[in-house]
Amino acid sequence: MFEKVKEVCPNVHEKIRAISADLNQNDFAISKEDLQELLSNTNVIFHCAATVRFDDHLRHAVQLNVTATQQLLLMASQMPKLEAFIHISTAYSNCNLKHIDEVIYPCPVEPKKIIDSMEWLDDAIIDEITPKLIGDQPNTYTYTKALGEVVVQQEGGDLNIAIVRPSIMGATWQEPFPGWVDNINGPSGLIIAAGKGFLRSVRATPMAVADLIPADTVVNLTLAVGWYTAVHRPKSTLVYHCTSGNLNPCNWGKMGFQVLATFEKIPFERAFRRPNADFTTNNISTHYWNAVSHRAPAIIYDFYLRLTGRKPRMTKLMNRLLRTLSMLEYFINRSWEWSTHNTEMLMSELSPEDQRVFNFDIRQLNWLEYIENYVLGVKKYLLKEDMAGIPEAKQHLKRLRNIHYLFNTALFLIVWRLLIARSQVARNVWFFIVSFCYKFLSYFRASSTLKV
Ligand SMILES: CCCCCCCCCCCCCCCCCCCCCCCCCC(=O)SCCNC(=O)CCNC(=O)[C@H](O)C(C)(C)COP(=O)(O)OP(=O)(O)OC[C@H]1O[C@@H](n2cnc3c(N)ncnc32)[C@H](O)[C@@H]1OP(=O)(O)O
Ligand SMILES: NC(=O)C1=CN([C@@H]2O[C@H](COP(=O)(O)OP(=O)(O)OC[C@H]3O[C@@H](n4cnc5c(N)ncnc54)[C@H](OP(=O)(O)O)[C@@H]3O)[C@@H](O)[C@H]2O)C=CC1
Repeated sequence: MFEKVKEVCPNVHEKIRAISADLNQNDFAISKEDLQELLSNTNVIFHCAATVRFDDHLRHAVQLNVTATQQLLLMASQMPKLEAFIHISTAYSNCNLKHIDEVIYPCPVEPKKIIDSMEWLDDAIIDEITPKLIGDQPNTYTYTKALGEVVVQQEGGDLNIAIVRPSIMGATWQEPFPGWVDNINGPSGLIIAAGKGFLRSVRATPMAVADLIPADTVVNLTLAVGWYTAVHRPKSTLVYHCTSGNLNPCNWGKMGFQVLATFEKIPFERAFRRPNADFTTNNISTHYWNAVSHRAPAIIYDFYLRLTGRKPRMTKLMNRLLRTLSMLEYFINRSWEWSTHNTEMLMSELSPEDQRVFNFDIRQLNWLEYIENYVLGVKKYLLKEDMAGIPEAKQHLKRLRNIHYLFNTALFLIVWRLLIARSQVARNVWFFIVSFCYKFLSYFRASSTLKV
């Protein structure tokens, strides 16, 4: 990841100093000396830290995504040299709307009230009121990210603030090289599950827009926003959508197809089954395929593990995968429209050279190439698999295919044998097929003897 920057700038490590901080603590538990240095020398803040878990407890999500943002703004207001405060939110902070503009939307309950109530309500009551509080938001993550934006607006004071809202972040497109990824969030986890053969079906709308955005595009836009906010000092807080859907749309169908096609060329090692997944679009087919393609093979495999004296683990893993799928479903069965006027304005403000260096023009992205590099990146950087292992991985898939055929044939024969034993109709059909084959073979033999 850092090889390229080390080549360009060998003393890069001297320019960076990591500071330990914990958003759960007062003053973030930053040491006195570090705090002093931050207060007197900071020029730009990029506030990225957050909890991104969809299932986080509301108290924790509020602490990290709302209260900590409030405290950071307070700290920022004591920094005399601060030029810009860039807050990273998410394009889904208002996913209860279909069309989302680059504005901060009000929340039904004021963030301050939510922060206060988290201090005295106990966990059981919070659990009970969470669904009512989050309303038509899908989870505590998007809900608290929306609250965080309102806090930024209300408590930003005189600071120069901007908000960047990326959609679903994926592997890098160009920098430092294509396909880098270190995170199993979003599509990466599902790519692993599909490539290893665990994931067989996903409840998704193939025509819905897959609003992925490469991580380096988000970084480039964020840096450019930092520059624009510090130099041009817009009068109000500008929101920038970092999304792909309205400029270069790709849908889940095309993405899933390309992911599967890439597995043919670049298979993952030691797959559980051959990668072969499909989309389901209604409840009945989802339940059916979950039972047949996810739960049943897991139970059979765990039975085999037990028989061979090993600890069963597949059912647990499968349950976890199904839970993850159920949490992602909301996002892969809907499309949103995000306006990108501010992002386009920013692009036009950059010099041609800066447009090249800080490229965030998503129209230039070739999805098929990007997805192939993404799958390759998942294999190399997440699964840490060696490219030299590809021939062996292909051999393994061939073996799995043969086992699959063998299993299907055996299953067919058993079912057929049972049918013949119990049903006169099945016996008649069987007799008809056998006698037909016999006659066909006799005719074939007779005609070949005549020719000789
Ligand atoms: C026609 C063809 C058809 C073909 C069809 C076929 C398809 C074929 C292919 C399919 C591809 C195409 C479709 C793609 C669809 C994608 C949808 C994406 C939508 C995303 C929307 C996002 C919108 C919002 C955007 C934002 O703004 S969102 C910000 C992003 N937020 C998220 O995306 C969080 C979500 N997830 C969670 O909220 C938690 O994941 C949760 C779910 C609670 C589970 O939670 P849990 O089960 O606990 O599992 P984990 O905690 O995840 O961990 C699990 C274990 O992995 C470990 N591990 C974590 N890292 C790493 C790491 N590097 N390296 C190694 N290990 C790691 C961790 O240690 C733990 O190991 P362990 O400790 O067990 O040993
Ligand atoms: N991934 C995505 O698809 C999208 C992400 N975003 C936003 O981008 C930002 C980064 O997300 P992403 O990189 O995906 O998520 P990660 O979980 O990888 O990053 C979250 C960051 O927050 C830090 N952090 C978490 N808890 C604490 C804490 N208690 N104290 C101090 N630091 C903490 C983590 O530090 P450490 O590494 O030390 O744990 C980590 O650096 C978030 O604001 C998220 O909302 C927006 C849209 C899409």
